[in-house]
Amino acid sequence: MDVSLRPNAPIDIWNPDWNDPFDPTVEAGDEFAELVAAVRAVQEAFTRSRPDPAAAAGIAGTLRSVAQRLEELEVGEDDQIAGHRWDLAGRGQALAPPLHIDAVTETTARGRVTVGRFHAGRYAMNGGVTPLIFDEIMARLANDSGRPWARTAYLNVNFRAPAPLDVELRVEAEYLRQDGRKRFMRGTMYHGDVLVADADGLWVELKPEQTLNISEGGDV
Ligand SMILES: CCCCCCCCCCCCCC(=O)SCCNC(=O)CCNC(=O)[C@H](O)C(C)(C)COP(=O)(O)OP(=O)(O)OC[C@H]1O[C@@H](n2cnc3c(N)ncnc32)[C@H](O)[C@@H]1OP(=O)(O)O
Repeated sequence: MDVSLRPNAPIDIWNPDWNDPFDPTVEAGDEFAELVAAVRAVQEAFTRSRPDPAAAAGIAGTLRSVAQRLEELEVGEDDQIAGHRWDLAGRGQALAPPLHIDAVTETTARGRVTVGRFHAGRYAMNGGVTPLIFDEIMARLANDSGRPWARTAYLNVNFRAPAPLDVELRVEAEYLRQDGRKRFMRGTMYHGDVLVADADGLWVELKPEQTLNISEGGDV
């Protein structure tokens, strides 16, 4: 993964090693992983805090200077690291719930996620976060095993029980069937033996004239 440590190095959106089991440890010297962890720590600590006005003003100033420093390092979307580190939870995208994908086969994917108050509604996972997690693991399976690119057409989520915070949840995806360009997927999320949510999704394979980069002429 040293490619992501070199400034301005091109980064493949698709890592051929992405089927490797996820290694939850942050390797020594993996500065980008440390940075993602730090951003996540800020998000969680901010959510849990109640700063007085003076503290809020001081912290805002500090964060503004951090943002300014990062803006100086801006690159195009294909070259950014966030979202492209397949070995990191949530692909290194700090907003995304930290989903660890443990295994992907041709027809199944398995992962786990623990969310804190940053991703909470009220004392449980926010109802918008659950679909984010399903979209991540189901899209990953839909696009695995050399299949051509497909985008989410629909994702229907059933919330069966409140998903607790600060405990590990198990997330699974299953490739149900294919019908032409349509790929039908199912997802489940468990806390222990309790099914907290399930989802049905359709991914539709992109036609040659549809590109992933819609700002460069794709008609999707
Ligand atoms: C980003 C997360 C990444 C996670 C990691 C994994 C890597 C991912 C990498 C990133 C990847 C990027 C991931 C993202 O960014 S996913 C981002 C969210 N998704 C989108 O932005 C997709 C927006 N929609 C579209 O682009 C088009 O509508 C698509 C391409 C989906 C289909 O439009 P298209 O014009 O091409 O298709 P068609 O109209 O000829 O229809 C074809 C067939 O499909 C059936 N149909 C269509 N829609 C629905 C529906 N809603 N319910 C039921 N059925 C539906 C339709 O009836 C027909 O069936 P049939 O008549 O043939 O039987």
